[in-house]
Amino acid sequence: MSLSSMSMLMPSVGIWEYFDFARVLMIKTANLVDSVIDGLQNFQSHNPDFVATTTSPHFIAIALSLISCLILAPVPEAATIEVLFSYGILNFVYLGVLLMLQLDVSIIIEYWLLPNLTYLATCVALTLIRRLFISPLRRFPGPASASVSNYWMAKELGAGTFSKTIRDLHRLHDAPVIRTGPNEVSVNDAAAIVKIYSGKYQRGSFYEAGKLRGQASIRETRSNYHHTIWRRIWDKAFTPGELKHYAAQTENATSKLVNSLKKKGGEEVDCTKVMDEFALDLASQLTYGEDAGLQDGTSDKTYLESIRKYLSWLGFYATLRNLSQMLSYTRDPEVLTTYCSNSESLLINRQRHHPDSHDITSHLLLEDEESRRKFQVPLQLAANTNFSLLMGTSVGITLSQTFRTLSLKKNIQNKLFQELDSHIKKGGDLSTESIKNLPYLSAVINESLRLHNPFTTGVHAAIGENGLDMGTYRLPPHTQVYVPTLTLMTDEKYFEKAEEYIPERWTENEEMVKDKRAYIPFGYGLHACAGKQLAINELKLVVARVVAGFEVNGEDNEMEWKDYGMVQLGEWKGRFRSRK
Ligand code: HEM
Repeated sequence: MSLSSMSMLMPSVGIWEYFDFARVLMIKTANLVDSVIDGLQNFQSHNPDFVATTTSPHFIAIALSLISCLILAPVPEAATIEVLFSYGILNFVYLGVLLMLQLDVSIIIEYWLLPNLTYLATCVALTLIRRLFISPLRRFPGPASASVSNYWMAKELGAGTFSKTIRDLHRLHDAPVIRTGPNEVSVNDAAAIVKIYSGKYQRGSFYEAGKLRGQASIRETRSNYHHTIWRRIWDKAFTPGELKHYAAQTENATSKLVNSLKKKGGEEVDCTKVMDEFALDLASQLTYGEDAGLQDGTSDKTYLESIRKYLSWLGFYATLRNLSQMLSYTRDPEVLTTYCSNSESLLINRQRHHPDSHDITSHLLLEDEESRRKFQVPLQLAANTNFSLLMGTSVGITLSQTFRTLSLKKNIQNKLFQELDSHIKKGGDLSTESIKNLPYLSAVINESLRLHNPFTTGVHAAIGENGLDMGTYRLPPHTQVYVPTLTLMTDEKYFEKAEEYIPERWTENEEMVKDKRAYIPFGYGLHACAGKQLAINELKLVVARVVAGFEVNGEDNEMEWKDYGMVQLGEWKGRFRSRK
């Protein structure tokens, strides 16, 4: 049967319509293969030995893998789906041609299956050789497994050990740059911050996986165009007028917290749980106009657990960019839907029951005055309100760690209490406005944000077209990079007695901060925290009211913590005994 008559037999409706392109390609390729075979036979009769080697299917597969690797190597972030699709369609066409030629199964195995395996094995080998021996990043120290695959980093992030491991590696090698992935480095250098995160820098590929149900929040978007518009919308939610409004709600919520601690009468409480629930309820109140019902037990008890699971899952997949790209074409995994469903029901509730509520969502619903654009409802809006809630919970992490530290460092707790006490005696009250300039309280919060920061891993960016030249080291264009916050903010180069909690470094002992550039608790540049002032107000208010009202004591055990992009704390039992 001729090729053209075979093609006539193929149905031209239904599923075959999708393969029309492939069908035409197959016919053309088959004709071409026919004529190439003719030509080769002719050539072979004149050069039998040479032809035997170079026309071997394995030789061709190796040559093709070399070409593919040469083409793909300079592409900064090759799109996995496109690469796989091209490979799949070419293979499909090739297999189709072999089938059309009605070849034996053994020939198909010899000419299709085995060369494919050779092709893939060669690609893997070439990639490993490039990553280990040719990449300009090979000069930087780091675990060997990290230079060949992102799996090393994914494993660390998924297990919550990432930022501690990175800190240990920087210390072990005493190096500002550590290679933590085939194309990824950690840069512990205060001087590099301004260069990496200046202007409209490109966000790292790490954020791609953070898209919830296909939509990114302001932090995850890698489009500077969208970010500029979205940031204007977000900033409207944090004007001084709005902050006053949130302050009143934060004061109410804190009074409730103080009352519930009073009721415990100095008994042991799981401080981590108390602060996590408080922070999530407050974040929900400020985002959706009603609390999440965690403290009064009316909400889903698994809410906090679903956040923890989601962050661990995200940490793992965000690092495996290829895998996360493929996952975006499959059904949302349960860990994601469970995480989203809690805050989505809060959003739906808000829209249904208090659409006029004056909260962060009310701003996110408005359009940007300059571009006349707004968040698309519901998914884009949900991704952003969800993010607001997540950021709100981060305050609880800093609070728990601060109370533990104050319980261990009685001199600091007493000094803070005395400042608050004399403030009250002078006629001051414990409102957000009244305590905002208390120097020792501010110093305590600064020190907590340095040592007890909820975001210890660092912000991921991609180096631009010109690379980054820091004099003593150079990063090539398109390197994925991050400044590891924990390592940086606990580095003796930048802070004297860096591991110690010493609020006085922010007051009378300023020389203990050797380089202020290394203090970036809220990030740096374009994407720096939009809710910074709100977070500081919340932290100051809760710490002031709790320390003014209670003597904080607790277990002297190591507090376990993991970081999945955002820190998650283990249990810490504290006692809050009323001062009187
Ligand atoms: C202790 C508390 C907090 C800390 C340490 C903190 C820190 C940070 C950091 C490090 C970033 C990332 C910067 C980057 O990716 O370049 C960030 C982003 C952000 N934070 Fe906070 N944050 C806190 C609380 C809050 C709160 C309560 C809100 C209020 C909703 C908030 C809103 C945001 C927003 C909207 C962004 C994204 C900014 C952007 O991409 O343009 N944060 N924050």
